[in-house]
Amino acid sequence: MSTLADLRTQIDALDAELLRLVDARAALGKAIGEAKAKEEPANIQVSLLRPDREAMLIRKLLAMPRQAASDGVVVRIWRELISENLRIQGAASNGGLHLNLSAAEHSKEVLVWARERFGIAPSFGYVNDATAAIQAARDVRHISVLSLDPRGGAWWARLLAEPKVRIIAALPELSTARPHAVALAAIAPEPTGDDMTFWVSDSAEHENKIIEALGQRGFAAEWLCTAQGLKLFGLMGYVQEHDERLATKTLGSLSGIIGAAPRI
Ligand SMILES: C=C(O[C@@H]1C=C(C(=O)O)C=C[C@H]1O)C(=O)O
Repeated sequence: MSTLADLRTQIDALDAELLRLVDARAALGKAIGEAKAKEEPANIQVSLLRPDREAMLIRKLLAMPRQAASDGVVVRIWRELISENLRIQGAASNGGLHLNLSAAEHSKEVLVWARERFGIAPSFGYVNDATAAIQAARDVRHISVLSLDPRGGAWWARLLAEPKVRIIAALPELSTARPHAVALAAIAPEPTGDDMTFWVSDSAEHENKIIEALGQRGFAAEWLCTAQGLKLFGLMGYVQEHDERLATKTLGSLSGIIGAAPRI
């Protein structure tokens, strides 16, 4: 068996190797930033974030064999590495990412969830309310993170009239329970093979009745929030914004998709 001193020598050697790899990854992030600036020069208004790619790369890592590292540490470390690459890319082009949280927040955990998902690199600040958070998210450098606590009202229904701002992440990320908060950004979500689509309805029917009606149209739905006479559901999988199966008055006269989040 190795002595304590031997084991510590092995850790020191691994740390040096890890640093070399972390640095190599950051250098690639920088090169990708430069390639983005070159290949998408006309699209300066495009977010650097690719939530779909991030989810797929993390999923791939989680599927790899490990001796002792937990899923949690894999996700936290890679979220920080991605956050650092986005910081490097942002510094080179349109400025770093900024997180907006609502000062009217009912849930104190939102900042923790936002940091777990987007890392320590982005700056953050509080805006007055959800309306200001949605407005801020129109800027491609901004991400807004808002609670789904019903005491915060049906702010999410406003996204029906704000097609550029979409839910792009469900938080906390590593929970199997239903999402308690979401992140908004000026990004059109892409399918990743395992997603939750967010759908709003003003139907006065009971939540279970709506889930049943959605089921008849081929959707597996989960109720997420009811506030101010409006309801928010999660539809399993990636659903297109103009899916014909949802275009029926029986599912509410005002309804629609407001984003999609990959699950990891
Ligand atoms: C590196 C890229 O930019 C961002 C950073 C990523 C990373 O560090 O792995 C992945 C996706 C993007 O959010 C990319 O677009 O590939």
